[in-house]
Amino acid sequence: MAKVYKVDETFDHTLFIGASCAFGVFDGVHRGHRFLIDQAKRTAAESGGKSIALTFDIDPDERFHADRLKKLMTNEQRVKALADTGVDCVVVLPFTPAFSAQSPMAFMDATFGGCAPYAMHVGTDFRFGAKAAGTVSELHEWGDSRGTRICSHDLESFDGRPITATRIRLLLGDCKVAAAIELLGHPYTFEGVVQQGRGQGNDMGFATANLQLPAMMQVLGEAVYAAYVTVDGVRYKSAMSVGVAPTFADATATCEAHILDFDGKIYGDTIKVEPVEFLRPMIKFDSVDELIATVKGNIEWVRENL
Ligand SMILES: Cc1cc2nc3c(=O)[nH]c(=O)nc-3n(C[C@H](O)[C@H](O)[C@H](O)COP(=O)(O)O)c2cc1C
Ligand SMILES: Nc1ncnc2c1ncn2[C@@H]1O[C@H](COP(=O)(O)OP(=O)(O)OP(=O)(O)O)[C@@H](O)[C@H]1O
Repeated sequence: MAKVYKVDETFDHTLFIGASCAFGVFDGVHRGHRFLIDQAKRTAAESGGKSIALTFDIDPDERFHADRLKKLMTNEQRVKALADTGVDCVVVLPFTPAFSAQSPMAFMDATFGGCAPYAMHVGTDFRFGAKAAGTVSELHEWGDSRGTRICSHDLESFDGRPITATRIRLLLGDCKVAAAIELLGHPYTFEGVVQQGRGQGNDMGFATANLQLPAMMQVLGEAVYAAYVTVDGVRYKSAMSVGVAPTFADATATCEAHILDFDGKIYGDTIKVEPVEFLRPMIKFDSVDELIATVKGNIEWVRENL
């Protein structure tokens, strides 16, 4: 695993000298991001320098549009996923208002603290500096003046369209979880703390772990899914609903997972959810019996097919 550096007053910018960096937010660490990181690894191997994934501590959109931002990963998950890509280092810049308000050229100088890297890899849509005004052509000007080789890459595509975090979020919002996983190139997962539910699931014959996800992490569209749930390092099959149960006026959980062949007490525990397949839309049932029969059918499908 890569070494992770947070850029604070103790950070030594000479780490960048001779290095090849891939620069961006990298929410999802999807196939396009991995391609860019592989390019940084390639030029690092050629030059004998380090490969670095250079990113921010928070998603910049979290500062500017927090109310409407949806995220594929928490910031912690994102940094960890970057560290697992095989780069030598992950460098995490603090995205403060003062830092982000700098002109594009000053922003780049501040990023590298006078220690411009050997190479920098970005996608052709890369923007930087105040109001995201800096473009790739300005980045080339900056690189020419500081001795950094700027490599701007066409975006990796799938089905004729670029793979972007935005595209993957839209697929998930549309319940197209299998298509989203294909573009991510790895499982889609989120974590939540198990809350006390209304306590009715048990009586209905299917206990559920209830999660209350923060709005930013509610990316997946309302529906019923086949999923895996990991509790204490053990991965179980699960049938889960996303969205507040419309059949019950007093329901509040935003995600409920029935974990197959599990009966532990896990209130307060953090569990990892990995949706894999869309099963059906959420239904406002006219009767509880209908709900029970349908959910039990979903659970059996998961048992047989996952
Ligand atoms: C696989 C699965 C599918 C579900 N589908 C629906 C649904 O279509 N409509 C609905 O109102 N609730 C649905 N639910 C939520 C249940 O109504 C809820 O789990 C049950 O009422 C127990 O709630 P409690 O844990 O708060 O007691 C589903 C739950 C699971 C696990
Ligand atoms: N499909 C891709 N192929 C190659 N590089 C990419 C691809 N998508 C993004 N990049 C580059 O990866 C870096 C990180 O990009 P960024 O975090 O903005 O990703 P994104 O997937 O485009 O996200 P969003 O959809 O939220 O804008 C940037 O340099 C960007 O240009």
